[in-house]
Amino acid sequence: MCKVIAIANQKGGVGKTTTSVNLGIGLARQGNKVLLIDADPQGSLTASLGYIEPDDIGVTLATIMMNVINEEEFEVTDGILHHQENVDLLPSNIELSGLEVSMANVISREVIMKEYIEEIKKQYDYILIDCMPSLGMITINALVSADSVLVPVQAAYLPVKGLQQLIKTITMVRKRLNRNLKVEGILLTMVDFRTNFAKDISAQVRKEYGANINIFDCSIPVSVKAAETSAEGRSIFAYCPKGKVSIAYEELSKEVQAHEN
Ligand SMILES: Nc1ncnc2c1ncn2[C@@H]1O[C@H](COP(=O)(O)OP(=O)(O)OP(=O)(O)O)[C@@H](O)[C@H]1O
Repeated sequence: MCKVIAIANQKGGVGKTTTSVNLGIGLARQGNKVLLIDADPQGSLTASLGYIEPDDIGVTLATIMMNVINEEEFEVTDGILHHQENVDLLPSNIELSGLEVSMANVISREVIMKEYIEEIKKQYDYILIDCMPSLGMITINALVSADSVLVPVQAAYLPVKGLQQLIKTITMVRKRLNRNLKVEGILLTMVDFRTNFAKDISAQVRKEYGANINIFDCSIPVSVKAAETSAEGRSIFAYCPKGKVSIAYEELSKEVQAHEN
């Protein structure tokens, strides 16, 4: 059984891509077959895995979704790239923005990505979708395709307001489009454990949401190594295997798998 997890927060720069890469590779290191889907036209996930010019890639998520819309025949594995750390990637680039705009008049536009994922999921244990920082149609497609949503929250600003908007969208999707959608959990990222501010944010998130939503036990520390790894084309496990961020993402991978049990 494959589990599909959307990694979403409409706030930018909170660690969605970093979490997609390192949770994905963390799960692969623990014996799972993993597909990462870049659902952000910025192509940050694609670039983070070493494809530094996403706009030069021919077949992307946009191509696949266009094929579904036009009911064109295609191989379900078209466009999938293999990364040396044992994960697969369906890349994205700027074409996804154009697609999002042109979907306005498409019938059943919320379920286009799901139609594809239902086919490809037979080949994987986990599919992680790195969402863009907006709650537009591509993100809705990701939420409709997913079994659960993992929400990274940067522990450096007051996140309560932004989270309410996301939770509203999740509730709407659950009501109208995907009754089985769960919240995998809120993950605190870029936590500076030396400061009281980080502790305050953490306490605030737990107080505000902890009664209804899982807050992951592990949180991701702030670290220059984590910031550097985005430009390296590999995971934190390859770049800084003994560092605290590596240990945190290994813990997160275990926690996510424990949810299945
Ligand atoms: N634990 C960390 N410590 C320090 N820097 C980090 C950490 N995690 C991520 N970063 C850096 O913070 C920036 C934002 O991270 P990331 O790209 O993962 O966020 P995002 O939510 O995917 O952004 P966007 O909304 O633009 O897609 C990046 O430069 C990344 O390298």
